[in-house]
Amino acid sequence: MVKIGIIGGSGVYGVFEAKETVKVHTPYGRPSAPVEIGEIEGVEVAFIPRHGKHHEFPPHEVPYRANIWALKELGVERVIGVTAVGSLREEYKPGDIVITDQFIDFTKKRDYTFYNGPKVAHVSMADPFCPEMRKIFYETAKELGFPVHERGTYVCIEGPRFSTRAESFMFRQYAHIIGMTLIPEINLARELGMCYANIATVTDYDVWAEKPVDAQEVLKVMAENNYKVQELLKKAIPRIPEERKCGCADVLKSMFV
Ligand SMILES: CSC[C@H]1O[C@H](OP(=O)(O)O)[C@H](O)[C@@H]1O
Ligand SMILES: Nc1ncnc2[nH]cnc12
Repeated sequence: MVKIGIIGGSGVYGVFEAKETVKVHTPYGRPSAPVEIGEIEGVEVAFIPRHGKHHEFPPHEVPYRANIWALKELGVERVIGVTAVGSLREEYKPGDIVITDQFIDFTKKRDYTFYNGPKVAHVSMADPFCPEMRKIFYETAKELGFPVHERGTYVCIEGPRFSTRAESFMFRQYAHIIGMTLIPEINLARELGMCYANIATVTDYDVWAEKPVDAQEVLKVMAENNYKVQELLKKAIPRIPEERKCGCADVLKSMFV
């Protein structure tokens, strides 16, 4: 069974050559694209392009529930979300990698849960990212000589528009990076007892800085830095232990009322 799933974001391509493509139907519809199964350094991995094969799903329309459900159905226990983010701080520079450790949710109308009743769940989110995977990704990125931040708070906005300057100045007081897709991907993975780690690549200084961000710039910088994500995945994935000792699945014990 494939135990590791990657959800690739804007500008992430060629993570591996697919050996098999699986069309999964879920109670929440189809995932963004058929799930590709392949190997990274001998480890079996499933891959879903978050925005679809041709970037046809904007961030507020990504079928997040179907994506996570499909990975779970295939046996995935650990999800790696790859994202492009704007920087809210001078020291988080374009091209840097961030191993996100917290988030603030500024989205507005997404499907946040698998439990809309009659089964009710309140999942713990105090420390939502998998500590085992975070450590491996941080140490591996350092070893590879990539500029990497061990921590970062990701503010997730609804999109698809970028922020106003006033919003950006506000977010900057509480968070380090900004994007549109972490939520509800991480919530949903956690509700199914899966581990979640986020590898964020900084693509721009958000609009608090001199030059307002645009989508073309994000895609260009992401393409330029795609090799870092690929190298990192290649070296780090074989280091992820098969057996989980992180406790991420323990939330299942206490989340139902
Ligand atoms: C292409 S500009 C904005 C777009 O880029 C990021 O995508 P992802 O997180 O999937 O890499 C951002 O969240 C927006 O969806
Ligand atoms: N500045 C920004 N704001 C929101 N999402 C982004 N994705 C990449 N850069 C971004």
